[in-house]
Amino acid sequence: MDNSTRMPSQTSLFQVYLRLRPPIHPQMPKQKLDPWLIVEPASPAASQSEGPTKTFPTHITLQPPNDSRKRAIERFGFTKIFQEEATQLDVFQETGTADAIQSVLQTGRDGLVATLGVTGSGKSHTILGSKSQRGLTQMTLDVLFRSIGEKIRRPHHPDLPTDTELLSSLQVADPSEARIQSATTFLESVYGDGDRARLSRAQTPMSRAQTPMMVGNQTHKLPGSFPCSPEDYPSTVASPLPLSHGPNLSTGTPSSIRMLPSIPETDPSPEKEPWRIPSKAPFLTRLRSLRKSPAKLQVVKDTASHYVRRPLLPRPSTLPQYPDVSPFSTDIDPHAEYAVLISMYEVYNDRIFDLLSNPTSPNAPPMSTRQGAALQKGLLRRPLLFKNTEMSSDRKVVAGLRKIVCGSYDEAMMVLETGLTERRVAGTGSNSVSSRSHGFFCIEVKKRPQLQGYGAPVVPAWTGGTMSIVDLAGSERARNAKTTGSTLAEAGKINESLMYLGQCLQVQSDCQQEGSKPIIPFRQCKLTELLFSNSFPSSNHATTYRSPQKAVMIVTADPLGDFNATSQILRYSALAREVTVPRVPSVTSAILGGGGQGKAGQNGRNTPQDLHNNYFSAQELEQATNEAARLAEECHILAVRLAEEEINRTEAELKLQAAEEKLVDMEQEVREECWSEMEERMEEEKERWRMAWEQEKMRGEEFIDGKLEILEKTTQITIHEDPVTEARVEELERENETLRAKLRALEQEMQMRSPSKKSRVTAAKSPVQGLVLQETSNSNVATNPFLASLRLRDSDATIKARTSEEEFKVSDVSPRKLSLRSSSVTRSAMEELPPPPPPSTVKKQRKLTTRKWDLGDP
Ligand SMILES: Nc1ncnc2c1ncn2[C@@H]1O[C@H](COP(=O)(O)OP(=O)(O)OP(=O)(O)O)[C@@H](O)[C@H]1O
Repeated sequence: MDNSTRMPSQTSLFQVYLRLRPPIHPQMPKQKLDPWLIVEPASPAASQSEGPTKTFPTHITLQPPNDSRKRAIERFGFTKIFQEEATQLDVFQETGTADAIQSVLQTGRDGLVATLGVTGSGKSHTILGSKSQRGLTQMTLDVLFRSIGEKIRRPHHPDLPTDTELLSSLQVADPSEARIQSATTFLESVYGDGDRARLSRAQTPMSRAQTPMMVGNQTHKLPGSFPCSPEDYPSTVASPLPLSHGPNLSTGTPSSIRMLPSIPETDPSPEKEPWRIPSKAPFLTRLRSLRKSPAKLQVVKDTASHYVRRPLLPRPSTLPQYPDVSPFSTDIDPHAEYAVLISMYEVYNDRIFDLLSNPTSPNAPPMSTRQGAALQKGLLRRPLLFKNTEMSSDRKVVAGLRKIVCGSYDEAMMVLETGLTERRVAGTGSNSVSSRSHGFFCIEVKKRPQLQGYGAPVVPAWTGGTMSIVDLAGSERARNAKTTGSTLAEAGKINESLMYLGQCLQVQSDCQQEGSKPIIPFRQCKLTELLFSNSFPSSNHATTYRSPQKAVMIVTADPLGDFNATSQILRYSALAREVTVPRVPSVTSAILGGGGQGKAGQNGRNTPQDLHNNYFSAQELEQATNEAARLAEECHILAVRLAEEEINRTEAELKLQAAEEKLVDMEQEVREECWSEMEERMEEEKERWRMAWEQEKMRGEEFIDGKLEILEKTTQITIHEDPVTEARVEELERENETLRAKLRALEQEMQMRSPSKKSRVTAAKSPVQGLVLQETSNSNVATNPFLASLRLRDSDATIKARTSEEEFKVSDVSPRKLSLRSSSVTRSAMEELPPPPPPSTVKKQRKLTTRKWDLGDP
């Protein structure tokens, strides 16, 4: 294949570079001997243009690992390929990141650098570096602040009050409804309060791993250690550099290339680390207490070595200072002033979350509570919208981000480190510190003409561009990564978004090869929208024209990693692709070139030459040859088809895998939905039961009320009846008394008339006694003979008494038992007596009393 015809176009939306990761364990003999990724040497033309020392190849060949199937060999073209020994500086320099920074500074054109690859292939290493090497983000920040130098406007200065004009003017010029804050205020809000620092999700692992192996001539060092002598630096650093312990204090920017002191971590004495940020008391007090307490620092060191985040203020001097990027400083407008704003966000499950909006507040609930735990997980973080705003009608922006105005590289580093502690990372089977979200680190450079004096009438507005550096989450196969549960669901989302990104890149690559204008389907997910929406010139001509961003995609690959996953990524990201099907050795050539010399072989079989010599004519041989050629051709066609099928199969397998992961995702969603529906139904059912119970209760109460009413009525009757009865009793008693008085008068009269009848009258003197006897007689007379005789005597006396002129009999003092036989008295008494209470009322009363007792029982 001719390289020149297949070289990727320089006008693509993304320049695509390939970076190969060095092996973690240097000895891997089998795979080393049998590599499936072969880098083609750089073409002579490229070598010439690059100069004698640095040449970068542009093509690789993927040779499927040896198995029984004859799979197609694929060849991919990239803008440049960085082999295993390429340094961070090589990548920074050769990907044109420095040029992109220059464009941002000078023309305000946006720049974007992103990494794409299988999990563990070195994306985060490239973007964020490791504990000993800086990544593209840190190098970009360093170049920016070095280039701007004294022209930087900072909101806080050690000797001056807060520059509120700067913050308010930046706020006014911001089109994204951002919340602009100074770095000092932001850092104070995060680290000023120990409790808040603890509440942040700072206990999750760091987003960067330690470098397992230095490439090139770097020595292998212990994790977390720093190069401490000039020999530790690679040959790209030409000469020993002057030592400096930190940035220039007056400006806050580094005055020279900084090399770390030899023992910065174990001996953090103030003299050796004189850096400070232009800030006020609480922040510095905390910092000083940190320095005074080696124990605390030891804790920091220990936790860091276990990938546990430090809830303490990051110290720029302990962060890697290598590689040195001082040669890349660029010219700026000397009559302008600049401001640098940093914002960070992540795309997680297709939603955008601010990494600098500390979700915790001083009143946050403790971690032990459910709400506190939810807070830690970041569940309460509010997703942001990617939308058009009033000031950005032609271009979508992430609205509502927190943007931090940084006055120096050190401030920017502390903000970056703080934001990284909020990023989602997790340990998987493929990578111990795997990014679970797509991280976007945006550096906005604002510029405006410098005011020539305080009398200037109009303050010019800020303009500028943004340099975005993106660390994408890696695609992964669930089987390899051994992910489960929510991590598996995350992987599903990651793979889905990367699939959409792959589609966009593939469209770009196809259009490049066909020479047509690409229509990129970038609105399928947040990730592709964020990456591609700035790739096109401004659509609104009424506003100022904006050039499309300068975009670079660095594809990372591990040549000793998973062939299928890597080939899939390369297939859609490469700018050029070619498939070659391995040819089956031709039968014809075998026959014609047969080496037999007319003798049967040792196994007793004849060679074709023997047959030709002995049995076949030339014509027959010709026919056989033609037939063999035809069959060979057929075989070849079949082999091509088979290879195509193999590729299709691999693609289908990957799609299936993506679908499976999506299915897992969907299953989880469905489960959650079912659960919530069930909960809803349970609630409804509970409510229904509660209502029914209420109704039943009301009915019961009504019933009781009814009963009580009846009871009350009957009680009223009784109450009404009693006074009447008593009145009657009194009346009858009075009558009784009257009668007794009459009786006594009669007795006296009788005594006066006939003394012989005295004894008889005496016998009848006590009618009450007689009455008592008569009363008891009813019940006892039958059983008691004494009472029976008494009764006889009494009845005799009564009979005798009847013989008097007025004969009467009182049978009882009780109104009920009182019976007056005297015709006159009986008549009048009967007339005056109320009718006796019907027996049923008493009975009913007794019954009700019983019922009342029944109802009273709950
Ligand atoms: N060029 C390199 N030189 C030295 N070490 C490297 C290089 N690239 C990657 N590594 C190391 O490989 C390991 C995995 O790298 P890294 O975490 O950057 O992978 P990743 O692609 O970001 O993975 P993920 O997508 O899961 O986040 C780390 O230990 C990292 O330091």
